Amino acid sequence: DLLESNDSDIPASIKEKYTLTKTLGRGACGEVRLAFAKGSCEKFAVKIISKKKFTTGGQHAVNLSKQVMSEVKILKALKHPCIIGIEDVIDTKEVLYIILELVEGGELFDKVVSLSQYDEPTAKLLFYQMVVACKYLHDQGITHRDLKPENILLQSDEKETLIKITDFGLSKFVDAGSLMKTFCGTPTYLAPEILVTAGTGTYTKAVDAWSLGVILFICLSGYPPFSDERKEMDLPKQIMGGHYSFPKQYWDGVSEEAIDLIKKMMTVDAKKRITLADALNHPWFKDEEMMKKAKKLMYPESDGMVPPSAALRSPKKRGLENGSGEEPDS
Ligand SMILES: c1ccc2c(c1)[nH]c1[nH]cn[n+]12
Repeated sequence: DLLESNDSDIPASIKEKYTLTKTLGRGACGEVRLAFAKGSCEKFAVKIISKKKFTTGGQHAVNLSKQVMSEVKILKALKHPCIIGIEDVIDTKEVLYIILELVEGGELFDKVVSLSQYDEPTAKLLFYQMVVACKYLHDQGITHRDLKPENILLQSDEKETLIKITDFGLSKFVDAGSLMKTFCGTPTYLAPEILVTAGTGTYTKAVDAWSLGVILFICLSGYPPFSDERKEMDLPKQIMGGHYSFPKQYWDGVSEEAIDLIKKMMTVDAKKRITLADALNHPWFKDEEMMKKAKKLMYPESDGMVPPSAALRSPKKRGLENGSGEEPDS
């Protein structure tokens, strides 16, 4: 269709390395197409970002692309099993091509819709990965800013699968216009402080904890905590006031711990909101079964290995440890 970037304007720098085929999806920043690397035939997802959307004027394009490139260098250095890998970036005058890891399980969003809602154990397994992945981004100094089920991809069609967070970090380049886009879109996942400061405030990592809380709410209930169906109160007001609830007919089967974690993540006051580090220590995640499954999904090569036991430790060190030097009780 007309919107399709017709293949004649794909630069040689891409064409010599990749064959672009069908469109996988269309995001806010541009479209994502399936690509095959020439030679290896390895499959990738290519995010095509037209810079026009990013720049307010001509000259900005130059230094903006320098910024984007330095940011992309940081993103390329990221390596985590639950973060979509960036293979390559090809920057041209008009368009930025980001070659990304391909996953075949589609978006969490579509899965929640098709399942209507997740059973709690599966929701816990997937959500644990999201928190671990987002904490990794925070530890690398990156705030996602736009966490939503559309940006959480699934590695496979299995219910218990690896999740992959995508579209992180780049959103900081959206100029005022796109900040307006943030306000144009439905703020379903938007943290209250972004609405209160009307976007002028400084983003902190806490915004990601809020969005994750909204995602968990949806995974466990199948519907969003705030909706614009409510006539008496518009969406921003519901969010800024933290006007959400857990009606029995949808939440009866959900554990108190899960609801407690949602409340701690969806705390309006960003300063009082739970951090991701503390979220990982929440009682809801104290679940051997889930942790074992998560570890197996994230680090399959480690599957079946057992941690070294004390007995394997060198005698010298052991002597020091318990002083007497006799065999420690195994
Ligand atoms: C960013 C946006 C969409 C993506 C993606 C990276 N990787 C992948 N695999 C299937 N869709 N898709």
